Amino acid sequence: MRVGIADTTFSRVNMGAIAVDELRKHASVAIERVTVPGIKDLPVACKKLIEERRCDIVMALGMPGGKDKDKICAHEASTGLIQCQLMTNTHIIEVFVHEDEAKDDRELAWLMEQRTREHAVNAVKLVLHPKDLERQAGTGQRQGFEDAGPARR
Ligand SMILES: Cc1nc2c(=O)[nH]c(=O)nc-2n(C[C@H](O)[C@H](O)[C@H](O)CO)c1C
Repeated sequence: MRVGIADTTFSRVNMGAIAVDELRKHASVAIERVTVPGIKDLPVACKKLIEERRCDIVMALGMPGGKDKDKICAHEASTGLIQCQLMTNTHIIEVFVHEDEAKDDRELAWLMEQRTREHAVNAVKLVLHPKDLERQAGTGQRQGFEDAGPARR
């Protein structure tokens, strides 16, 4: 299994290093990593990881800032990532943590690490253990903050 990791220098946490650390705990993986300035640079970086470096799946890691223009950037980047998935028929797990999701720096650092680690596990499951995800269908999983859990009547 070859996993691509694309992350950014804009992010305030080294999400790429965390993803690599978590992936290595769960599978024997070859890792191809690239770091770009910001989230809008992620789609082409991911496309290159898939097409030129033959990744089976890619994690796109980024931190949109808290301003309105950052949120527009995040939407644009997200649209690019979806387009890239459709062009390449390959999953890109978008791991974005918005800076204003957390109440302070400490919580932000925790959330960025937690979401990155949980999505690294999802990436391994998507490629190697898809039945594990099927077993979790409808269970209200969340990455980072607490799971929502299943809705009950
Ligand atoms: C406004 C802005 N906001 C963010 C952001 O919230 N998070 C991020 O990672 N990058 C941001 N950028 C930078 C762009 O994504 C990109 O790196 C530059 O436009 C250069 O292509 C920009 C320009």
